[in-house]
Amino acid sequence: MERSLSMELVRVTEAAALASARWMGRGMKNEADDAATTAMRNVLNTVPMKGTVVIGEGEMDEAPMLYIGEKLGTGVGPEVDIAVDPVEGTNIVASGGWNALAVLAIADRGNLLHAPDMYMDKIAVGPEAVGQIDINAPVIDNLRAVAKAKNKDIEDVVATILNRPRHEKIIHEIREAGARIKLINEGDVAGAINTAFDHTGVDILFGSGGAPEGVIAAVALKCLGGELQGKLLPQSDEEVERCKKMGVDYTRTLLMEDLVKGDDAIFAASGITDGELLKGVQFKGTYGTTHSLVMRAKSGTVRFIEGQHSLKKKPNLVIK
Ligand SMILES: O=P(O)(O)OC[C@H]1O[C@](O)(COP(=O)(O)O)[C@@H](O)[C@@H]1O
Repeated sequence: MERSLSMELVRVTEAAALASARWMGRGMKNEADDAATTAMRNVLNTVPMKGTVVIGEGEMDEAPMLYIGEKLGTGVGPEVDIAVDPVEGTNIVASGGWNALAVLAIADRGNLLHAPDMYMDKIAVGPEAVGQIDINAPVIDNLRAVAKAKNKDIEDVVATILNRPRHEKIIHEIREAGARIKLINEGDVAGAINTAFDHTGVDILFGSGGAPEGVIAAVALKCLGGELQGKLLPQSDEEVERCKKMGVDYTRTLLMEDLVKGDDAIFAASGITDGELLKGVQFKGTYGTTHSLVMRAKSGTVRFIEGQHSLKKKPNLVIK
């Protein structure tokens, strides 16, 4: 994949962030999601690539846009798998909360896990603790391993986890171990990525969230030299059947190479609302400012990009 694709992908997440940020705090998560999805799809179709959505807004019969299997791009360029989440944290946008992102990942065709839309148990760390975690080990062992790898006391380790009743036991175990916790209400993609940046104050992500989000976060962590391990958690016979149909073994531990093969992958995200890593969209007069992160696994380059967008010259960026 050409390195110039990175900048093309930032245009895509910027457009999605600008579109959905208009809905911030308005209590309408579907409208925020629709605006971002439309913007993302429009701009993706201008990117020089032959893309196929493998993680998107749903199956063809349930999502009009960015559905699984949809072909995107100009049709000229590399053949790639595309994973999209136009609004990662729809409730966050609706409530004007913390850490909503527009995210996108691409990899060579066939290299992203076609994750079924169900829960996935996850554990994630940044580069310093790579190779030290094990999703099948007790929580305390993982906390000790991260503390050792980062040369910290366990009391200094901060775990992040979605604040859900299903996580009561893990939360109790983390507290018992003496580590501290940053509970998040939504958005475990940001939670996973934050483990790779010291200034976010987060060392490890635990707990279950969406499997598609797990694959997207794995691409980000591959670019950052971090690690995510996952285990699918089907909740019903129907979900077990779905795994079988898709040829995914839900009993297996999914390692980085299972989630995203090779290193020809690119991840891009733009902040919709403010977060530890990226600021959200700011509107002033005829300008919109975006803050984005784009990374390429092959080169390991991580770029933070601030964009000033003239909404007068590009009125299609203002989807109200
Ligand atoms: O809210 P649940 O059911 O615990 O699901 C957790 C998943 O939902 C999210 O918090 C937000 O997902 P949406 O953007 O689809 O609302 C994800 O980051 C996370 O993986």
